[in-house]
Amino acid sequence: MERRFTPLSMRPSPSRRDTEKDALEFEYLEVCKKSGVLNINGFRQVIDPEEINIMDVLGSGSCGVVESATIRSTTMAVKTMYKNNNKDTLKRILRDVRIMDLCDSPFIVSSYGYFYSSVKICMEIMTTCCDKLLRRLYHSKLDFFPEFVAGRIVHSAISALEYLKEEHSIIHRDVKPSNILFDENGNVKLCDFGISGFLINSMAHSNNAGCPPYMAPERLTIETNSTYDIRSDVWSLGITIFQLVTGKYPFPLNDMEFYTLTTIADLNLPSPSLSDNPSNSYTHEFINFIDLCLMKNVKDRPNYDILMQHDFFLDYDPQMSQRYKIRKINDTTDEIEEWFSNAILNSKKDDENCPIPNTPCVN
Ligand SMILES: Nc1ncnc2c1ncn2[C@@H]1O[C@H](COP(=O)(O)OP(=O)(O)OP(=O)(O)O)[C@@H](O)[C@H]1O
Repeated sequence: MERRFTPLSMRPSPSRRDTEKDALEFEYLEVCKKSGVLNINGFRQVIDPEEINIMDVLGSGSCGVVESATIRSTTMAVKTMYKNNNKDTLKRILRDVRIMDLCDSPFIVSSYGYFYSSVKICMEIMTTCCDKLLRRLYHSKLDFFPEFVAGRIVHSAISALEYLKEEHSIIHRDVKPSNILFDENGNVKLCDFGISGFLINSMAHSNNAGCPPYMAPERLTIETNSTYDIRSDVWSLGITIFQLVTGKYPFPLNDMEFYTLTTIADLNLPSPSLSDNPSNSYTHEFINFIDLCLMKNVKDRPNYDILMQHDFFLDYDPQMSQRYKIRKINDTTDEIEEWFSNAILNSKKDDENCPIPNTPCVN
């Protein structure tokens, strides 16, 4: 029997599931093309996974473990993800691999390449994350992150998030202390793109999981949790910085996560403010910057363009040489680098996995 031709516009439109499956297949094919080729010292080299010499565990998260390793004499951080047949796990792996490969920013942890079949991503090695350093400071009874270090973190994180949005239409969705890393020179970088999403008309259109205690009110509210924008990452950064400088998460935490999340989502309850902190010695600019990030109503919360014009951001922008607040110690070292190395030197590595009371345990 002759097959009748159906014009494209009259064909039943593909179901959402088909579209998602196609997108996943496309991502998979793109990823496979570059698997096993690492960019080391500017040369693309085909590497056998057997050449990875694992040294030490750097950390672990819900999806895998990160270890230091050498490959052809270069030291790297190698993240090995737990692979299973779950579609969401596959999605997370593909996202992390593809976005790291796409990005080229001094504020984002760079990638050497990856091995898709053994699910390993090879990254630039950093010293540790802000979450682990905070635990070390707490248990060693040292001061928490000072305002000038918060200034460096704010400048780097906003620069990274703005780059992701402007250059690649990507929203991170998982900004929290364990995803902000620093190196021995005091550089601060963002990592972990497993649940990042692509923006359509500047909006995110799915509610992929994130870390609920750091999620903005609009992401915790059913009516708004499937369309939100980059301002939800601004909220997460505000909570992160609040926690790093005060040593504790700003909402009450107990066994019932539900109560914490309800407190965050309720627009009638006030937002936390650094001005309420008893040991408040922060500048007016810093308090105001964090107050703006923690505006509960998303309509009142500024976007990156506005935050990048804020006095607090400009004070920590190295390009603003007249007002840049970070002092040089000598020709090669500044006070940020000095603070990070003293913090590591004077605290114990063993403490980095011991939780802090009233602070989310994220890994
Ligand atoms: N490039 C790196 N250099 C040094 N340490 C790293 C690097 N990447 C990650 N880490 C360490 O490994 C830890 C685990 O990272 P990972 O991205 O797997 O999980 P997470 O963000 O901590 O948790 P989750 O995946 O559950 O959100 C980080 O918290 C950090 O301490």
